[in-house]
Amino acid sequence: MTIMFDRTPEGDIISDQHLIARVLSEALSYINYLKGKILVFKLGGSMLEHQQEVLQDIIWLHQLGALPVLVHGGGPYINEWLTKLNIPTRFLDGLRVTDAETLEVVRMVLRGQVNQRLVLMLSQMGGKAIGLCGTDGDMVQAHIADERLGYVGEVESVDPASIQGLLEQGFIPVIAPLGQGPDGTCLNINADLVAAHLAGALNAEKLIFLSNVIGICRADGTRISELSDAEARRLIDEGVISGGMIPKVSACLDALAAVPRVHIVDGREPHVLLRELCTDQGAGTMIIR
Ligand SMILES: Nc1ncnc2c1ncn2[C@@H]1O[C@H](COP(=O)(O)OP(=O)(O)O)[C@@H](O)[C@H]1O
Ligand SMILES: CC(=O)N[C@@H](CCC(=O)OP(=O)(O)O)C(=O)O
Repeated sequence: MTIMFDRTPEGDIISDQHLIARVLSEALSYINYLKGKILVFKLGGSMLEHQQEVLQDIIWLHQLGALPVLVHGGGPYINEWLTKLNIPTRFLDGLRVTDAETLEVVRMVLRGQVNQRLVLMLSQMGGKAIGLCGTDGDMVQAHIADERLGYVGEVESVDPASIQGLLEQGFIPVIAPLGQGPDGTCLNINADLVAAHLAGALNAEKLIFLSNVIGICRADGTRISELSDAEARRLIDEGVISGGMIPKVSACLDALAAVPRVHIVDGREPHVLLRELCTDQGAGTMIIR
């Protein structure tokens, strides 16, 4: 093996082997800490075309002893199908206005396509995954909170028993964001909100949102590395945080009551999860109280 040399800022000579040992020792302490910890990942529909590396990181984290739970979105895929079927698409503050016809498409795409595709990919990559949606095992109970949105659910409660059972059996649960209404109807719920409630119900160690942005950005496009509750509300009022980022930030703030660490990271970045969870340098935006 050829050994390369470099210098520290102080001018000391270091070799590749020293660097590898340094990286490994840093990573090993994080890996030790993550063993047995529940990590909830929300995979945004906007980053799903970059899912391969994210799923690889998730499988490695599972093999190293962490307990990953995946909640996925799929907004862009639902939009595509609605366009194909000539059904108009409309959002209010980042939430899809869902009539009966739209709900059928949402159910078909989220459960039938996106969820199944993720489970198959995880399985092909050597992971042991099970796909389910919020209506399975009476997991997510919801009600309609805003009549203008139609069949859109606001989460009332989450029963984490089925997910805990799957984790104990060594599975990676993959969850589509649908919930059960009071009269047994199916409701469309934004995946950010399902992820936040589930992370709380599971007492997760971390909740990480993977999206298609470098984090939450200021009006000038630069990344905010830490964002507090008050600052987030101000940025929403000023319109700097808009569209799909509104439910994400609201979900982060809700989750903070129960989950110690909530992050938004760029799912398009190679191995962003290993960097976020196993090195000293965090990526994206961390939400704080
Ligand atoms: N202040 C902001 N910082 C970053 N992204 C923002 C901001 N305000 C609005 N957005 C938009 O939010 C989008 C992410 O939300 P969304 O499209 O729902 O993603 P996902 O499918 O990952 O949930 C970004 O692609 C961006 O266009
Ligand atoms: C009520 C509501 O907005 N539901 C979302 C559910 C999917 C989702 O959340 O997808 P992303 O994570 O890709 O945004 C929708 O219909 O698009």
